[in-house]
Amino acid sequence: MSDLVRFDGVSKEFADSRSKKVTKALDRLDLGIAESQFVCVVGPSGCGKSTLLSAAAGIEPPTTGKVWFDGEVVTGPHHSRGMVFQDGAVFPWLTALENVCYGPLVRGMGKKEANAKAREVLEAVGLSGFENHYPRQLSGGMRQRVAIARSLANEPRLLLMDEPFGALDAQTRLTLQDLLLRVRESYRGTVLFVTHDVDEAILLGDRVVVLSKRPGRVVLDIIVDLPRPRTSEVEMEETFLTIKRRVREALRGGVEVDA
Ligand SMILES: Nc1ncnc2c1ncn2[C@@H]1O[C@H](COP(=O)(O)OP(=O)(O)OP(=O)(O)O)[C@@H](O)[C@H]1O
Repeated sequence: MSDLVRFDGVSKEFADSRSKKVTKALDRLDLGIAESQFVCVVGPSGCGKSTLLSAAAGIEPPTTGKVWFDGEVVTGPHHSRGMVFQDGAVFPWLTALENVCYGPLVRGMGKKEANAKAREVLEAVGLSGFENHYPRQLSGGMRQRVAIARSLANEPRLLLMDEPFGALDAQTRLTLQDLLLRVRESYRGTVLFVTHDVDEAILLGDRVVVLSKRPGRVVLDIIVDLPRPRTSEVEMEETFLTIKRRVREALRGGVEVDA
């Protein structure tokens, strides 16, 4: 089966116009992701994980190499490739429902249909009853649910998630991991999920990709052979622990990691 997403020799350099310093974030990175796969990316701080997502989103074009999506080179953003950031980026002046309706309306869906879609997605993320709340009236975890719902409402073929639970307290994080596992049972799109948390990567992913320290290259690519539906109880299983050991070993090449 051909990959839905393919990073083909992707390098990315950022040049500082004042100091003339060049930072190489990614170095000839190759990675293929099959349709419907949930791939988690871990790696040392600053190794280029966000840059990888931005390249797939079409926000930051590679300096050399190409990102392919569904057989075409990515040249810019598109609603079929949705992004969820760490800080629950939602429009503060719109209610939860309006935030989630926004994408479908922009794409030309009728108001009634968009409303129904938004209500369905908000229910899936556990926010029924909060449709008319503004982001400031919601907790951090609830705002992040709105951000996830907003992306899901666009029915993206590829969902790019950049440490979506990184800013949440430990308990909320566990709740949202569980929520994402449940959402996963109905949303069968492809997911590229960046995290610092090795347990989270193995719990959620079909595959865990470990990047080296900057410039990021793939140092381990491992299948998570644990049946779904999953709950956090899989963290006790031998397969989980074996993968965790291997991921940690791979990470030891780079130091700054919260594993
Ligand atoms: N727009 C930019 N301009 C200049 N340098 C950048 C830019 N974006 C990223 N970088 C640099 O590229 C490197 C990789 O950054 P990136 O954010 O992709 O890493 P990361 O692995 O996501 O980091 P973290 O785990 O800390 O979030 C870093 O050194 C960063 O400072």
